[in-house]
Amino acid sequence: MRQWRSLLQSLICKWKSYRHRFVPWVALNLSRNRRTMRYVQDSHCDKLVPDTEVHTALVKLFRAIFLQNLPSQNELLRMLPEATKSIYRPRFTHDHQSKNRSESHVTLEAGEILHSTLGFCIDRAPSYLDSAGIGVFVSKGHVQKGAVVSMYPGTVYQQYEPIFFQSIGNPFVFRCIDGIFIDGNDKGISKSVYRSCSGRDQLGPLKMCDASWLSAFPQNPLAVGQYVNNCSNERAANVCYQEFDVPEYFPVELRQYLPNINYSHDSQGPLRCVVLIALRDIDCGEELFSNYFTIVQ
Ligand SMILES: C[S@@+](CC[C@H](N)C(=O)[O-])C[C@H]1O[C@@H](n2cnc3c(N)ncnc32)[C@H](O)[C@@H]1O
Repeated sequence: MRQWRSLLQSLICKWKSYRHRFVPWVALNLSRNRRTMRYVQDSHCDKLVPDTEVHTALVKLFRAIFLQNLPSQNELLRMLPEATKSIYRPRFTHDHQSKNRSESHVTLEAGEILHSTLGFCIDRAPSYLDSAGIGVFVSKGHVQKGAVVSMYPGTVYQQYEPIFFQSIGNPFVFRCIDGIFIDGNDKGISKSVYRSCSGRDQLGPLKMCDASWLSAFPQNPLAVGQYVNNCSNERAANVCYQEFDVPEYFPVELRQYLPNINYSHDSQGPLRCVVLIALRDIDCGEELFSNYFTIVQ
């Protein structure tokens, strides 16, 4: 009896140490993929790049998207403090003058903005792996080691919040190191939940998240990380997941590009996002592969 109890305890302990779990994928493939597991000593040692670098990269990209959308941001701009307005004013004035002179306004695609700010584009396409469905590829430019390559979009559930029905047969439920879940499924009940939470938290023109990742054309081009496939013995991981808690000082006008929203309106603490970081330089044409199995020792 005692033996059974200790066996059960060690199994529970092992299961809890898996950091990222895509249920039921992990359960079915654990034994086949032992060589591709990622081991980390401690949950605090798991950040490849500091949060400040993630913050800088996101703000750089989101500001470029915001500037591109300036003509539709008038109402929001009016609500912002003078100091924030002044960041965008030169461009705003220029756009207005151009409009008055009836110059054509060249709108860049989200992918082009990503290329011009971070130096690469990513896109979804059929995976190189047989029967792995869709994957994510570098479609233009070059990714440098340590760069933020993608974001994992979806509804954020605290450990104690109900995700049972949303998770049935759902391969997009991502588990963070502290037990927070992110449901990145862009279909069915998961899609409805995200849309409803996103509408709930909007304050007039001030959107707290982006819901366009639910469509084929996300306005934040990084928000396709839920389609990154697991590495295999033949194809090593070239990206890894990293949690990023959005700080209070994150520019309020740029929150509209964050692809995550809390399930519960009164969740305490910062919003959890997950970014994918390049483990090495990645060239155009390469598919991104992450590691679904991380063991915290
Ligand atoms: C988070 S989704 C990734 C997106 C998925 N490829 C799609 O098209 O929807 C996880 C699912 O992708 C598939 N997958 C991921 N990595 C794979 C691999 N190395 N080999 C086969 N299938 C894989 C499995 O079906 C898994 O449940």
